[in-house]
Amino acid sequence: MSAEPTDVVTAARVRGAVPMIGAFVCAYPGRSAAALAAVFVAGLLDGLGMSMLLSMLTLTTANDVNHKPSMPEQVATRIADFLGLQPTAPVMLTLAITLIALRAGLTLVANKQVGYTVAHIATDLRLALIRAVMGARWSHYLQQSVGRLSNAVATEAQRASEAFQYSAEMAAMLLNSLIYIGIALAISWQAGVAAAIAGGLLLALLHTLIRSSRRAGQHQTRLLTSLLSAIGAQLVAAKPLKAMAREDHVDALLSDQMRQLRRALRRQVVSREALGALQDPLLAIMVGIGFFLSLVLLKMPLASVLVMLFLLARVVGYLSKTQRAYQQVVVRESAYWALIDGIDAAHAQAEPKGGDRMVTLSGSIVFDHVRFRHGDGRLVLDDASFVIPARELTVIVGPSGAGKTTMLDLVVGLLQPEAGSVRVDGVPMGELALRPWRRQIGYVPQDSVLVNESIAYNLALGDEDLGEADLRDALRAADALDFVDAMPEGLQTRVGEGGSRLSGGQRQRLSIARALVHKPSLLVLDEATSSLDAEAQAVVIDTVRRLKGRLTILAVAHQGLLIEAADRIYRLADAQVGLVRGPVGAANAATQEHGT
Ligand SMILES: Nc1ncnc2c1ncn2[C@@H]1O[C@H](COP(=O)(O)OP(=O)(O)OP(=O)(O)O)[C@@H](O)[C@H]1O
Repeated sequence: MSAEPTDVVTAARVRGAVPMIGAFVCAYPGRSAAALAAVFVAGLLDGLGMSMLLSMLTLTTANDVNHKPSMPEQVATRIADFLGLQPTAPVMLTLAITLIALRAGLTLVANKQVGYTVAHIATDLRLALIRAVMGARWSHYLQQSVGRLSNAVATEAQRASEAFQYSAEMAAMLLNSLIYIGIALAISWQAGVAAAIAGGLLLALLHTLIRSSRRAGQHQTRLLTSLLSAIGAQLVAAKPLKAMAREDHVDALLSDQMRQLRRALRRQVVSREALGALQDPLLAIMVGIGFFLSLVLLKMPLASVLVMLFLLARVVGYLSKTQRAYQQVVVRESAYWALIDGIDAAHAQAEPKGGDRMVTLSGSIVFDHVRFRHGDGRLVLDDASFVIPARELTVIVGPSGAGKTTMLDLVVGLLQPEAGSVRVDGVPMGELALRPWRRQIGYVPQDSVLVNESIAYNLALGDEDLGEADLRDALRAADALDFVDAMPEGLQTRVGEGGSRLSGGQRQRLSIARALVHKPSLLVLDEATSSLDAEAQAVVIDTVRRLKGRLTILAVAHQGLLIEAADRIYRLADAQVGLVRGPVGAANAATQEHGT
């Protein structure tokens, strides 16, 4: 019964509560149909049960022998006949109670289906967003705010799934009101029409409050997005803010948005309470008018008037509940569409699938007349051609901001050149099977990012094929085994938020171990040894030297032992790449493509 995560987001594109509900139903047709069927039958049972109670009223009060039994009375009598029972008041009462109890059971079944579906919707929306964002181009990911994404995953997905719950409630209440309109029509068409008109009037009179709720909901969604983006950004920079006593500025920045959010939430509460508060007196006025018209002006018998007014109150009561549920749907509708927008935007920026050609990096990586710039910024590479031979240590040097990290991102395939090509073993990046290529890469970023989990988790990143021996080998190679063994829980020690319980050098060494644990064919080091002391640097460089013949190493470095160990060094400056050390002509990729 579970839908694919994307089902719940692909079914509808026209905005509004109805298309949203349509998308939910299309994603979960089985559950929705089961819930609706249960609600419908429950409504019928309720109607029948109530009809029996009503028939008791006329059975016990109608002395007229010519009394013409109403349709519910006839149904009630037939059911009693079918069961071989006399249609007496106690029998009718027992039947009514049984039917109403059955109705409670069926309502439970419906609610269970709805509850499960709500949980599925929230999970599926979360998964769909995360998959879309993770599958998008790197440049798209960089534009996202962590706070905005966490808000979407936590709050928006939850609110969107609650919209389904209220939609189901709305459908149940609407079905019940339709059933009671049917019963009213069966008793007397005047009663049915009066109930329908009264209900319609109530819905129309209070519709303004629905519009106001929708606006407040949209405001809430917008404010939560910007507020949580801002909070996320500030929390990431908490240390310098606190160290320089600038936390008051965060407070000032956020409190204005908090105030606006409070206002939006207050407006929602006012609309919700106003709807509830106005529905009841309007219902009472309608019943009063009905009483006056039927009893005083039309001089109808009291029993019939009571039955009619009971039905009127039921129809209008159910329609009021329908409207209240709809109000809750529209309050949450904007959260669903905000999520859909996020998913759509990520899909529109989906990373090119790449080709299906596999490589082992036995020859070289070649930059062939590559031109690249970020967005419409300045050129980072202009007609750059050079070779990174397999199984050698190539080091890139150059001034800060020259584009060294950008060059690494082109090798990994996170960025694509606007002209020229990057080739691996002669295969252009666009034709490479991108994921298998990346799975051969061990990547150590400039800022080693660790997640607040155990050391073992940070090394293996969920790869269950890696055993403890693999982890220890990688730690040893990165000169990290001693300090990990000295920790109270060894590999199971938690590293704190962003690795905050470790020193900068320790974080870096774990990051190197993480890159090595998968036994990559290309090791990419972006200033990976810069925060290590000379001793630790020497151990890591030793490892790098030992690895040199076995795998390709591409490193960005400013100074130190890595440069000394390099087989060739390129300098990147002013969008041009020049050879500093290495065989003459190595920078000319067009004429020299190793091993291809
Ligand atoms: N996502 C991005 N969007 C726009 N511009 C970017 C982006 N990433 C980097 N840049 C710009 O591209 C240029 C090269 O950045 P890059 O990080 O590659 O330099 P770098 O040589 O690695 O610098 P450093 O040695 O300081 O780490 C810089 O001017 C930078 O501002």
